Amino acid sequence: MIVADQLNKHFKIYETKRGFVGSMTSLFSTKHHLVKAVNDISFEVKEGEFVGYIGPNGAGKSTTIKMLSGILHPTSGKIEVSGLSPQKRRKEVAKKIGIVFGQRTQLWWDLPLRDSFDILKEMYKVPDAKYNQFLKLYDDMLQIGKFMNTPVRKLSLGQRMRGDLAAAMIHDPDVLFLDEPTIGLDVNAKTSIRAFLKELNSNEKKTILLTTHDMDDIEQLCSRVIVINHGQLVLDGTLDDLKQTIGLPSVMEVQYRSKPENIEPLHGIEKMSWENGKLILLYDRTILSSPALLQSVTKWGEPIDIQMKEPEIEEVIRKIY
Ligand SMILES: Nc1ncnc2c1ncn2[C@@H]1O[C@H](COP(=O)(O)OP(=O)(O)OP(=O)(O)O)[C@@H](O)[C@H]1O
Repeated sequence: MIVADQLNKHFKIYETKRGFVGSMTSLFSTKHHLVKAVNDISFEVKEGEFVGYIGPNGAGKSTTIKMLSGILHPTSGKIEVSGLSPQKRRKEVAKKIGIVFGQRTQLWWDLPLRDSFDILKEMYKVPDAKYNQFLKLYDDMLQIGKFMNTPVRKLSLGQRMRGDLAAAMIHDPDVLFLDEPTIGLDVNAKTSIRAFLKELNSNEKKTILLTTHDMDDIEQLCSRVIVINHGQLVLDGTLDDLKQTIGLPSVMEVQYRSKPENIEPLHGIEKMSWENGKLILLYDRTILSSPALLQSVTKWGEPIDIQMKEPEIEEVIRKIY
């Protein structure tokens, strides 16, 4: 559905000097350095996948999305969306994709939301019957009916984002590119947007590529994650793959009836500590399996509570960056 093959985007940054004279001479300067915003990235996203495209600030996420959607031309490499090149067949590709940039609205700021939808309907030549069906469906899914007649500039961020998401769906695209659709939203707004995206993916079978800094978005929505850093692909796999690759230890917390006297050190245990009367064990599952550790833990004393935890996704991501 989406193919990026050895994709590169390099920006030439011309050096500017300070002051008026400096900026005038800079106009004729050829001194520049190259920013490799996207550096030899390849991946494929299959129909119906929900992929998280993550990385730290400046990693190259937005640049990739802009190239995939035909807004930017790659320096080199090949892109296909639904079998078409967004660069060569931009208009056809535009009909197949929906885009949302969380940082900036694509709606007409001073017009009521309804008018933005009407303009998009005409742009995409959506038939009346289909459009009315769309309005009904998206009012059910996103409750946009309540503020359809409000100018976009007067909408709350959560309402505006719901409007933007609905607008991206007017022409019923197969693929959605979402760049930070939950940025700045409160918990309730995030929850309703996540529920909407989940429904789009599972019921409407939309293929979704999502960039976000919110790891809850990733955990709740994405079956696969692609991690990029400094323009390069660092990892492509499931969240579990990500956790394993990073090699953060698993955690076992044990509460004993009384503190054991003899705790034998085991190969694979990275750290042992006591917190609030609980024994906290950090261990490497590739060396010491959870059942083997459980066996030892019950030999050391009489546990009254045992909890096992996987590393928090935030920690995993922090470690990658
Ligand atoms: N038009 C441009 N001209 C020059 N450099 C650019 C341009 N657009 C992006 N860059 C640079 O390319 C790199 C990648 O930027 P990009 O916006 O793709 O990162 P990002 O991963 O989306 O970051 P963030 O999470 O902060 O949105 C950055 O170093 C940025 O400064």
